[in-house]
Amino acid sequence: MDAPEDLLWARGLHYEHEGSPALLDVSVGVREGEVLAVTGARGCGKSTLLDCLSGRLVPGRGEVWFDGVPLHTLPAPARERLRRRRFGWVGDEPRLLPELTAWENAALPLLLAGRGRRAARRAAYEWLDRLDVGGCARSLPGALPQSQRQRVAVARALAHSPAVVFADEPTAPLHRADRAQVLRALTAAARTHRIAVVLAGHDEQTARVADRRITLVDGRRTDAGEPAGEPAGVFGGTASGTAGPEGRTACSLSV
Ligand SMILES: Nc1ncnc2c1ncn2[C@@H]1O[C@H](COP(=O)(O)OP(=O)(O)OP(=O)(O)O)[C@@H](O)[C@H]1O
Repeated sequence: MDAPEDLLWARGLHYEHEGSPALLDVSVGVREGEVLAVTGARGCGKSTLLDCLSGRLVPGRGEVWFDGVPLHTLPAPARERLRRRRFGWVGDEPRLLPELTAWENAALPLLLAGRGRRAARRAAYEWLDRLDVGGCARSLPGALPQSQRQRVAVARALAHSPAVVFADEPTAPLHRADRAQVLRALTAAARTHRIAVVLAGHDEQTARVADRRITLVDGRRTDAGEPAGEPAGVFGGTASGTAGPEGRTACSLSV
């Protein structure tokens, strides 16, 4: 099921929230630098899948491997360390620390990893610039509109050059006009730096910026590993049972 070149892969994931199943036998893999869209209707299990893949949750059954390391059996402290160093996270709200400026928020993962303040500041400023919020670097989050706070959160997810960024509906707090720009900035930055992105969303815009998509319905994969942009499952294609991560076709947009 997993391809040998996958940086992160999971096999046979099952997860229950308080006895109610959220993931049922889900297998998936993502390569270095690949943008994978996880699509499906509200409540289909997208967040639970990202949580399991990123080591935030441990699956009830199944395996998650990152760069040869079994996340599903790793003791919690080691898992946390690995997550901090190698993963970035963008949620559907910016969740910045209010007492830190935008650049300090973006630099936080680097500072926590022991990087010197000057180097951390330089990296944070570079990412804020790429996300068009360089001018807000010295502002406190409370002084910024939601759309700019979310860009700062994206910069924070990327500034420490993680191997994988998990983005769970990252455009949810943005206006329509801002959504495409933030998605493109996130995916372009990731492609340039060979950062894999696992991007959850329930709209077609999410799938369009990805190299590949998978679709969940009621916790199960219903796609056959379509290239991004090809409708499947809840988006009008045929539901054809559980599928593996095969069927990849690179179709990167020039962003
Ligand atoms: N903490 C929780 N406790 C109980 N049930 C939960 C919890 N989190 C999620 N669920 C349930 O698990 C299922 C999958 O939820 P999940 O959030 O993973 O889906 P989703 O596709 O990300 O939804 P959305 O698009 O609304 O974020 C849903 O039925 C949801 O109600």
